[in-house]
Amino acid sequence: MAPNLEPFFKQVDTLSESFIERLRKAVAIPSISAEDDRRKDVVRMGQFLASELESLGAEVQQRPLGKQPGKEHLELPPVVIARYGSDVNKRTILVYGHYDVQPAGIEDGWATDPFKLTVDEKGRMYGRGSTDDKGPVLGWLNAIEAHQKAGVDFPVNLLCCFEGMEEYGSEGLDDFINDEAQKFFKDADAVCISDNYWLGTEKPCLTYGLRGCNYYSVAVSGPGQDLHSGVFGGTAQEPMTDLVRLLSTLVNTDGQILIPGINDLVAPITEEEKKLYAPISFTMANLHESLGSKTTIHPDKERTLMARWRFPSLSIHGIEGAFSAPGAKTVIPAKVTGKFSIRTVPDMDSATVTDLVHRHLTSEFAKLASKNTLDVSLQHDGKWWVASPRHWNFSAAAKAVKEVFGVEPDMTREGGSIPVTITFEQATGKNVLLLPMGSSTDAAHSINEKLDRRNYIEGTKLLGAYLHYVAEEPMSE
Ligand SMILES: C[C@H](N)C(=O)N[C@@H](Cc1c[nH]cn1)C(=O)O
Ligand SMILES: [Zn+2]
Ligand SMILES: [Zn+2]
Repeated sequence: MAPNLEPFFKQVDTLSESFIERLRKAVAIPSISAEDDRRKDVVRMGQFLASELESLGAEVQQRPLGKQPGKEHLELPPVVIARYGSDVNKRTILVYGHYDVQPAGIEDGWATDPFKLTVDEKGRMYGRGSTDDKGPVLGWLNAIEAHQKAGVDFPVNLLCCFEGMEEYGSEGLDDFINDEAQKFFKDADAVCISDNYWLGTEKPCLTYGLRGCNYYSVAVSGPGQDLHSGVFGGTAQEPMTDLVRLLSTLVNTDGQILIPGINDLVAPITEEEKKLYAPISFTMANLHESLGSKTTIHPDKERTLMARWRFPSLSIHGIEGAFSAPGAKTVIPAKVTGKFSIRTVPDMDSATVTDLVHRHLTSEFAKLASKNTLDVSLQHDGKWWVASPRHWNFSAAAKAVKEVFGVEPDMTREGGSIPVTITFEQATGKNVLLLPMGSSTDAAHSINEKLDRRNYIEGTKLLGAYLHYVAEEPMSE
């Protein structure tokens, strides 16, 4: 029998303003994991989550992860783990999310202060972390509160695992999950992660695959310090000149990776797989809308979705040490470090990819016959993941989508990466479902990141409804 979700849904609507206040408080904490001097704010954000969970009656622990590898002066932020309910007659669902965010500054071009939640007349709630991943994490807390205030029995036991280093490669978390799989997480019957996005703006989706991410630094250094280009230009070999030439050998304008051997690692397309793309509700217009331009590589939806989901891509992110401010500083930087990443897919092996990257950059650098010094390193890697969506965890979520949004969800893969997904799957041996809250226009990682009020409030209903359907779903697989 379908659960009666009306009292819970009504309560979510009643509490919607206080849920937005909760998000406002969370966005105000600049928990940027990549910036050392923001580490105290990441820790503060973990404390905020822990205290919100405690006030909802959950048993909470903040577990230390030790020193940050390579930056031993810094403690990693704690993992916030919590248990809400311990009824042996109920299923136990483990939910994961992250409370750290990508860097953001008004000088990057934000229209509003990135750490002040700003809601416009269309209900777009702007702020760093609103969609990635503070809104979805708070969605679980909101669902607990709405059950309590509506007097509706919470349908499952909930285990939470919220980390503070996801945007920096989930440092330290794999070992923690493996250690706790048969301890704190041992009762989990299934896992749910809300940390990705719908394909468009109207139709929810359930996600069964992710690309992996190998993140590299390529440093070129020469002079002992930055130089005056009038005094030294034409007399010293310049690191930036070498680096720009190296970066240009990685990828072309149409996104083809130029590193020999990389594309040979990709699993061939099967006939069965080709049929998956046509029924997906996605148009090139959707892509143009979320991109904010028509500068797309592929002409049609099938090739675009394949490029995002099942082929690797290489993106060049920036150059540390380079002059990048407005104005016309005539400097020769002494050391510049290019940052690029490769999104990986089945069957790419991380160590093989790294070996090919090293060989390629070393050989291209040799061709320059430069007296400068090259240093290539892997900053972090996270594996791709593809699972079976034929599991009660997915059928429960599909019913919840139908109940809240009135449509059948699309079954999607995600171009982004959530490195711990496969760790949860392997360590617990349980099915993992990705159940996104945000939409394709949310601009995660970009300027003007936002979460629509509708996605947050209906998304809170979705997370709660999923827990009810999961409680009732018969076992399969
Ligand atoms: C999809 C998820 N919300 C996300 O943004 N993941 C990051 C993970 C990552 C990998 N390296 C650094 N961060 C992403 O896909 O970039
Ligand atoms: Zn992210
Ligand atoms: Zn995220």
